[in-house]
Amino acid sequence: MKQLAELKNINKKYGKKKVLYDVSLHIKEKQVIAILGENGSGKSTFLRIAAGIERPDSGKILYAFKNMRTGYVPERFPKYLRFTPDEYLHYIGKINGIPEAILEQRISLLLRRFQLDKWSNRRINELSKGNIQKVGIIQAILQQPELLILDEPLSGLDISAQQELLSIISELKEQKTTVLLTYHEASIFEGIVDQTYYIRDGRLAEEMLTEKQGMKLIETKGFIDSDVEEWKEVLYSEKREDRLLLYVSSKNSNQILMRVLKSGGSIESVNSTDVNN
Ligand SMILES: Nc1ncnc2c1ncn2[C@@H]1O[C@H](COP(=O)(O)OP(=O)(O)OP(=O)(O)O)[C@@H](O)[C@H]1O
Repeated sequence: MKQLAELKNINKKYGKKKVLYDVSLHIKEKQVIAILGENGSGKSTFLRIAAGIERPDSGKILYAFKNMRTGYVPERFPKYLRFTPDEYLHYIGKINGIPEAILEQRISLLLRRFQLDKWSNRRINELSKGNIQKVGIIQAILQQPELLILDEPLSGLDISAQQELLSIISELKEQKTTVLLTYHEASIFEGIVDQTYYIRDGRLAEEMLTEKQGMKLIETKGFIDSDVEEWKEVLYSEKREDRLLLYVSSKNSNQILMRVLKSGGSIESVNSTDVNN
């Protein structure tokens, strides 16, 4: 697997407060990497540095090639923008040199996927928090980045937008994009994350990666595929009221999530589990 970027011995402090101590991370292509940690642990700082938006006090960021396309969604996307989503996305696309015809196509597809098309001619500063967040996500994926950095992207998104984002991330990953993201509560991302790192006391715990060995419990709803018993990746399934619970090996959970979404089902939750308990 090729390396896409490397953060080497990053240190960062604000005033006297040291936030990151000598943090290093190898970022390989086609990976989904979660950076987790408590409030104030330095996740957003780390992501801003990885995105090249903030400079570390010392340390280096090495990218595998020049002019790497990097998409970044901040924790809070600016809400004071007086543009409409349509104007703003065209503007961002032009800055990034996307040809007009392709840009037009991508913007209308993404607006539709996030059910934002009906808001596309309202000013961003008049939109709801979740719809503003969607504009933030679309501007970051518009240029089909090689590195996509998402700081708590689920915040404010309804379940259908969360699922759309999940399926877009899976598609981007197939096209070689690496995704670096952070989230708080157990999230629907758990099924597609390849590696999990924790920031504690300013240090990145490199050892704590989630190798895809365990089991995942995927809770689905509105799922109409009756052949689920025959899916070889599903180890066990159980009906509970309007839900269908699928137990799958973690390494197959990404495929299953996609298959459920493509079959018109929705994903209510994804959790790690240990069937031996
Ligand atoms: N621009 C800044 N100026 C001063 N202090 C800052 C700045 N940005 C972050 N900090 C401080 O650095 C520490 C880490 O903040 P950061 O936002 O990176 O944490 P986080 O893990 O993303 O938190 P949360 O989960 O609450 O979003 C905090 O103590 C914060 O107050």
